[in-house]
Amino acid sequence: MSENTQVTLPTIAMLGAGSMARAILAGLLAPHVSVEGAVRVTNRSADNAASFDNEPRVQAWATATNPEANLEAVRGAAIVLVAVKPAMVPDLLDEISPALAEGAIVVSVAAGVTTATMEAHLPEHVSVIRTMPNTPSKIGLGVTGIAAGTRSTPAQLDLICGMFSTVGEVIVLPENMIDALGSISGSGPAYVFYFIEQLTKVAITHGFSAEQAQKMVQGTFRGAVELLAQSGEEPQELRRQVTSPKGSTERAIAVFDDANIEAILLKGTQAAIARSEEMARGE
Ligand SMILES: NC(=O)C1=CN([C@@H]2O[C@H](COP(=O)(O)OP(=O)(O)OC[C@H]3O[C@@H](n4cnc5c(N)ncnc54)[C@H](OP(=O)(O)O)[C@@H]3O)[C@@H](O)[C@H]2O)C=CC1
Ligand SMILES: O=C(O)[C@@H]1CCC=N1
Repeated sequence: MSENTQVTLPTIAMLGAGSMARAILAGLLAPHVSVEGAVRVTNRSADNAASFDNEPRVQAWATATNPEANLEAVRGAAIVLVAVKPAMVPDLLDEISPALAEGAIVVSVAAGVTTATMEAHLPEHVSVIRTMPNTPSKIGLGVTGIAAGTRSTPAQLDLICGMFSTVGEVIVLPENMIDALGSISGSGPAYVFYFIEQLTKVAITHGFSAEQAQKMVQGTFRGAVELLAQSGEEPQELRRQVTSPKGSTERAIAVFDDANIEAILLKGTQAAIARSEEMARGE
């Protein structure tokens, strides 16, 4: 992504302005992005909708106070981002179908929900694109997997790639790889935070205060990732530079190798993929 490239996007409606949609919205409100009109967003609760009261670039509706909220938000929108929980997607698409503009693109971020399911719940004139973003989109460092539906054109795919490029990296994939991508980069920020939490607990067990533990663990993750980004070196080489022969790091890595961390990560990601497949079946 280039922060300096000005991007212009047509009218956008976001249905379900929760964690994921708000992360994308933060990117869309960046200075290098201009969206036609206010970005329209919907929530269920009035409190959530009210959180946008001081943001003139966003127009918010709540279904709790306006049962027509989703219909009003999508009317005339060129891009409709669907960001409610996966199980709610089919009903939401049925609800908005009558109000969708001719040629609108419905873009889903919902885990598991296939383009076939979405297309079956939308009129023929509406295209579908399936995505799997992640929450670092909020600071422009997201990774989004994108798969075309059967009715989307290359130009529509380009437009949606451009939209997600405003919040980070984009990877276009065949749809059968989206769940696997979700198990790596979609869920991945949670894995990273989980490792940070675990290492912080370990530091406290070694006798450090919570404040000291936080400083050393977060500083180390941040420093290591930034070193990786800035050095252009492979992670293996950067690890070698830390792991002195016959030194202390070598002993720690040997313990991790014995525990077969790779196999544990494979098992975890397979469990995430299996859950996405369950969600695709509406379970
Ligand atoms: N969180 C993540 O890291 C990622 C999430 N996703 C996908 O994003 C989607 C949303 O997840 P997430 O953001 O975590 O969930 P959240 O619960 O944070 O957000 C869901 C939002 O949907 C709103 N909502 C519920 N029903 C309706 C409705 N009928 N009309 C309008 N809005 C409605 C809720 O409003 P209210 O709170 O007022 O009830 C809430 O703001 C899921 O499909 C998930 O698979 C994909 C990639 C990563
Ligand atoms: O946990 C979930 O289902 C969603 C999809 C990837 C990240 N969050």
